[in-house]
Amino acid sequence: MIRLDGVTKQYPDGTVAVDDLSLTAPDRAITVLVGPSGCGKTTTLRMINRMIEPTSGSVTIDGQDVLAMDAAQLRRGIGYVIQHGGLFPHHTVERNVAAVPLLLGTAKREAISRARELLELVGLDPALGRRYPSQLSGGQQQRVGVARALAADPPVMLMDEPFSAVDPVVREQLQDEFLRLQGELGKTIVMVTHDIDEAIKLGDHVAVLQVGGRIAQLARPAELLAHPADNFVADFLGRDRGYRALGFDSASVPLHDEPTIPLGATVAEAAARAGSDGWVLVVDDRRHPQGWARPTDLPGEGSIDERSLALGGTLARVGGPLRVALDAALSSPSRRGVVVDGDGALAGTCRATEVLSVIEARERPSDPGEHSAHAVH
Ligand SMILES: Nc1ncnc2c1ncn2[C@@H]1O[C@H](COP(=O)(O)OP(=O)(O)OP(=O)(O)O)[C@@H](O)[C@H]1O
Repeated sequence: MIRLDGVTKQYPDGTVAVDDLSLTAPDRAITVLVGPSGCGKTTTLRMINRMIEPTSGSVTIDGQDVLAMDAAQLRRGIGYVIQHGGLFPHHTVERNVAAVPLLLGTAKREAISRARELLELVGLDPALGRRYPSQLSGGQQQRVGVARALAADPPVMLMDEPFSAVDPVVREQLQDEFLRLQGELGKTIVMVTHDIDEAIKLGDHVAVLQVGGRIAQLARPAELLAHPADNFVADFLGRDRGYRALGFDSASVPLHDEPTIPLGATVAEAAARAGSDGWVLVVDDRRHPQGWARPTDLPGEGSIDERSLALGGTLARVGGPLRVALDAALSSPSRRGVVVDGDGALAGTCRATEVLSVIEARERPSDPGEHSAHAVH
């Protein structure tokens, strides 16, 4: 557990970057510091590994006062990831990843072989290890940065805008893989970002800071969205708060049996199975949804192949977030949201109005919940 107690940082020019800040980052969880530019996020993070010394207050890790520890040793025991990966340009990628273990005296062969394993762990081809950082894409460099921070297997990781230097699609991939990795590794992480969506996606706990380095609110993401402490937090959270909160609200929704046809069926067979709106769901031989077809749009004598499919909607999972279920219905060409089980096979379809009924029933817990069709838990 990382604990900051009444921590203040005043820079020599008089700027108070962090003002009497107290914060606990629990073990094996991701605590995110988020806030507008200049609110003291980076300063706070760097006081944990003593790259910046607090003016007053205390910082402890597992009860040990970091100010009483040797700063270089402390830093080697804490993974640190920054924007762009912060790699040494004149060292190969694997040498970069092995940097801290080598410093700590690990034999070169062992350190390099571990570096290759780590590259794989963060989703990179170990063959990239022999390249130099400039020969990698931005997203690859950031993965290397994460691999390097993990190399000494530190229980604590500090991450400063680790995913911000890449485009939104790569960023999303990196975030998803990072969450998967954290699920396996369970590090104690403090992360800084200026992006509230990233904070909400990645944080177990989110501290919203305001300029001057004070905490406006510290809460779990769902709580933040549902009950922002004040106008500053509400403004910072931005639009669609109510809708985004549904992303954290998982529930079963009424499922309906959906007639399907296999890929390769004739258009005539598809027409016979289609609903009154003309749409029919196409599945493969494992009953994994492939998309929607409307036989009336297709030449009568043909068969259903991939080219016959309309762009499908998003998929929801049984018992998953209500936001995803609602989106599956709204984005489906037939307005019937496709819901799959844990293996990706069709479980049924859901309707937007029924998802909304579930939402309304949950918001009034005293009301008996309505259920039609078969609800799956
Ligand atoms: N070395 C320094 N000397 C004086 N003031 C500083 C110094 N470093 C940072 N500051 C000031 O301290 C405040 C907090 O800076 P910090 O970098 O911690 O903010 P931040 O929230 O990480 O910002 P950003 O999101 O823009 O990176 C800012 O007003 C900044 O100008």
